Amino acid sequence: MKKILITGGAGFIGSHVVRLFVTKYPEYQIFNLDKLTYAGNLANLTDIENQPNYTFVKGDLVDAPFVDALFAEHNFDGVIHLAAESHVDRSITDPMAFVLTNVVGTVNLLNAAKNTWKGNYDGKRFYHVSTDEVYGELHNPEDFFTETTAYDPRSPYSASKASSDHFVRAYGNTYKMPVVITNCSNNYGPNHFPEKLIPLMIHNILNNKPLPVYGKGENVRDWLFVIDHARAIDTVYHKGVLGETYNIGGFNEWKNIDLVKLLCSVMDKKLGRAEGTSEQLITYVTDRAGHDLRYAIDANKIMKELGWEPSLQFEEGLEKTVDWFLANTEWLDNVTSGNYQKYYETMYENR
Ligand SMILES: Cc1cn([C@H]2C[C@H](O)[C@@H](COP(=O)(O)OP(=O)(O)O[C@H]3O[C@H](C)C(=O)[C@H](O)[C@H]3O)O2)c(=O)[nH]c1=O
Repeated sequence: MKKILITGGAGFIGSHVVRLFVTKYPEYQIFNLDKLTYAGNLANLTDIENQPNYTFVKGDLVDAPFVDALFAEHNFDGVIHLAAESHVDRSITDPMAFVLTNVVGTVNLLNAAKNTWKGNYDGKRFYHVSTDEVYGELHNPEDFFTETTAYDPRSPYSASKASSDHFVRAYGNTYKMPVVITNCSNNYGPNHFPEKLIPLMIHNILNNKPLPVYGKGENVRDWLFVIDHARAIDTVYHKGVLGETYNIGGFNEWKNIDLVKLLCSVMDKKLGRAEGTSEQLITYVTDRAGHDLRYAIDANKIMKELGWEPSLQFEEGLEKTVDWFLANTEWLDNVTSGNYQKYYETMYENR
C-alpha cells in the first residue's frame, strides 16, 4: 500500500485534497500532518476521519527531529506539501511566522525526505503546492503569469512561498529529488477560513457588519473553486512531469469591488432580503500595504499537457459556496470564536 503524506490537511485547501485522495484512492494510506493552527481544524474532515486508509498526525514542520522521525517510521512514497501560513495581512504584521512554517518547515520536510529516501527515488514524489503571488503583480491587462515568468515576490507571504519554491527546485537540482511544483490563483469554497475576502464578506453580511474593501476595490484576482484545485493537484501528482512547474487558475478575473457586489446580490437573494441591502454594508478602508494590483494565471500548460480544466463556472461555484456557509453557520461560529481550535488542542494534548 502506497503511503502518502499530505501536510496541512486540516486547512482549507488541504482538507479538500485529503478528502479527494482518501475517497478516490482506497489503495493509498493517507497521512494528514497538521499543526492545527487557528486556520486548520479537524471538523473539516469529520466525514472521512474513520476511513481505514486515513491517519491524522498532529505536529509542527518546524520541529525537525519530529519530521525526521515521522519520515523514518513511514518512509512515505509521496509527499503533497500544503502546510503554510497563507494570509497576506498576517504576513505583514508577523513575517517571522511565515519564514518559520513556509521556509524552515519546507526545508525540514525536504531534508527528512532526502535522508529517508537516500537517493532511492523509485516511485517517489515530492509535490510542493504554491501560489501565483510569487510572480509579483501585473499592470497590463494583456499580461498573464506563465511558468516562465520571473519571480518577483512583493509581500512577506509571497517572499516566503517563493523561497520555499526555490528550495524545492534546489533539492531537485542538487540531490536529484523527484520534485514537482504548482502555483495556483485564489481559491474559494466550503471551509474557507473567514479572514479571506469571500468568507469574511459572507460572515459579515450574515452578521450585518461592515464589508471592508481595501483601497478603491480596484485590485484584481483570479478565482478558482477549491475542489477544482484539489482535482488539479490529483492530476499533477499522478501525471505531472518531475522537475516541472504547472500554473493553476480559473481564467476568471474579478475586480474586488465587482466580486463583493456580486456576492452581496447572491446573499440578498438567499436570505430573502431586498436587492441592495447587503451592498449598503460596503465600507472602503485603508489599503493593504504593498497591495498587488492584479494576478492573472495562464493555465494553458496544465490544461493542454495534463488535460485538467475547471469544472465550475464562477457564478455556480459562488452559489455553492454561499449555500455551504448558510448550511454551516455553526462551523462559522466555531472557527471565528476559536472553539474548534480549543477542542482539538485538548483532544490531542490528552492523548
Ligand atoms: C481580507 C480582505 C481582502 N481584500 C482584498 C485583498 C485582495 O486584493 C483580495 C483577496 O484578498 P485575500 O486576503 O482573500 O487573498 P489574497 O491576498 O489575494 O491571497 C490569497 O490567494 C493567494 C493566491 C494566496 O496564495 C494566499 O494564500 C491567499 O490568502 O481582496 C479586501 O479588500 N478586504 C478584505 O477584508
